Amino acid sequence: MKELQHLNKYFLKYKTHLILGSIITVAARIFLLYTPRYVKKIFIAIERFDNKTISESVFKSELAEAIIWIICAALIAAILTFFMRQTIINVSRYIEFDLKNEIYEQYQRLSLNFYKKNRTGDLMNRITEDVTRVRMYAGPAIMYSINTVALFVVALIYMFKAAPILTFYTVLPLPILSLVIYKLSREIHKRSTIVQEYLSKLSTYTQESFSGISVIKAYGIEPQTASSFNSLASESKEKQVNLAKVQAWFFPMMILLIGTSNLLVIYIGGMQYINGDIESLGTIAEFIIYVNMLTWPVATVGWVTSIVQQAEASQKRINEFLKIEPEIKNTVNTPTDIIGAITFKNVSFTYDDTNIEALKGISFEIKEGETLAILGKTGSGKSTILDLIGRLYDISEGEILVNGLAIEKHNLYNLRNSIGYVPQDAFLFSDTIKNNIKFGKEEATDDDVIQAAKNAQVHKNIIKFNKGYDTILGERGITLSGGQKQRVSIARAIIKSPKILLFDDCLSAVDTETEEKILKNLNKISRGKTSIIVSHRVSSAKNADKIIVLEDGKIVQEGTHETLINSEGYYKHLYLKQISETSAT
Ligand SMILES: Nc1ncnc2c1ncn2[C@@H]1O[C@H](COP(=O)(O)OP(=O)(O)OP(=O)(O)O)[C@@H](O)[C@H]1O
Repeated sequence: MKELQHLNKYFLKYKTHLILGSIITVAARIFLLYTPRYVKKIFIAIERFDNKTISESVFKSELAEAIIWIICAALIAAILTFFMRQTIINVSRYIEFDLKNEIYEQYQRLSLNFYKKNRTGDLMNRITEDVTRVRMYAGPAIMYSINTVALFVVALIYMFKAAPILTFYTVLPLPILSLVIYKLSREIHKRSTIVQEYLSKLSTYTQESFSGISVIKAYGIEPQTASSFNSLASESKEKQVNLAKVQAWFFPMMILLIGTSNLLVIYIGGMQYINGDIESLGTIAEFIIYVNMLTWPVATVGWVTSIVQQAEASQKRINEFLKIEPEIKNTVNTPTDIIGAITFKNVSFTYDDTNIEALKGISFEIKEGETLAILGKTGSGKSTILDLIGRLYDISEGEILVNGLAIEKHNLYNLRNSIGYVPQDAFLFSDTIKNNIKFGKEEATDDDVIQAAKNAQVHKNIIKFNKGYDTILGERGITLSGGQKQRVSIARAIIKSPKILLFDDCLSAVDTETEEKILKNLNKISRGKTSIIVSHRVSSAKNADKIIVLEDGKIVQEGTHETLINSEGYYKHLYLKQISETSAT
């Protein structure tokens, strides 16, 4: 139960609902227990009428009184049971909501490294299935526990008063019932976890084959894909059948144990009646109702125990994530001013997971409003420089200064808000084009969106779609071409009008003519802003105030377009190659 203590703060938050729910539960059980006692009274009235101890009119009025009590008590118990669920089960839904938000907020706080170390499926499971298991503890488990305790205590008091020895024999098989249900619930849980694993394998496989349907069709491997699906589905079916076998034992076991208890009551009760130890046959009828009333709550003891164990395991997995401290910490609460001057002083950086030293002693300086272009072969460390400016990782050696102040001493959110970043792989959400562009600036007007799209040279493409800016992208909508995606992503970055613009090879999928137009627009937009353009093309770099060339994490060339085309090296080589390609086309 140690892990589940995490939920105490939520129980405290909803204490009023819980206390009210508990009172209602106890009251509901008290009313429910009117039935057996009034059934007994009916039996006694029948016996007395049969013995002619009471007249017909007294008999009728006693009968009517008992029936009215039974109906009223059942009605009141039913209404209270409704409110019992409305209070306690609702609390579990509130806690589920709070816990999901807590986990989601934590996910948002955690750094990129966390996402590299944990698989998406695992992150999803903890916020969905694990939370559902915990909810079963916070709601049904608590409700059934209160219910069982309340019913047991009240029923035992009545039963002892009526017939103590019979009570002893009646409750005798109940712990066995509880144990059997506990064992069964555990086995059911074990097998249903396996079933869940297979279901998630099946859905991952299906999802992947749908996403990659064009590749599957192009290679003509539909039969192989279908046969892999078939074997996965048949394994899944076997696990389901295994589960059904254990589940099938649940109710027969309950019926068997209830039957045994009923027989015991009839046998012991009958003997006691014959011996004159109990006054009326009505007591036997009363006890048979008690047995049937107590069976389900007692069975739930086993079920609840298994729910609590599952919830404990799930909360442990949740707590593991909740306890993680983000590697990138914001240490400054007040916003810091960012105007865009960036300095790298002897910066080295190694990725934790791969141990690759991506940057080795990098130093450069960009003044506010300047443009820096970074070129270099693939894997030379260009994107890493951009990630470090956004503080997606903290460096191991050297210093990065923004406005002359160490990057860690800036307010993290302020720093990131001052950056417009266009990644290498443009990621667009399954939403309208407009919302995808506004993502960088929620309060942007339609005119702002259009202007940003015009500057990114994508406006003309967008208005050709039937629904224009309201066109839905992604799975539910249309698929943009690589170049269109890149340009929507550029529009998203420039609409923010940030102090720092980072373009990570984001013009690779557009033709050189469009590239030229975009660069011209960017030139206008980025006036007064600091820009860094990562590229494989000299055409994207030539107008920059400064160009650096990276190789294997080190700066091997540095200068302007003019100086670099006049000195031997990667840049001149690339320039000549690209010029000859352009003139050949
Ligand atoms: N998230 C990461 N985790 C681990 N290693 C990484 C990560 N990102 C990059 N690397 C490694 O760091 C090195 C530099 O990568 P980086 O992405 O900065 O190169 P790049 O110059 O931008 O390449 P490209 O032009 O292909 O985009 C590479 O060897 C790469 O494998």
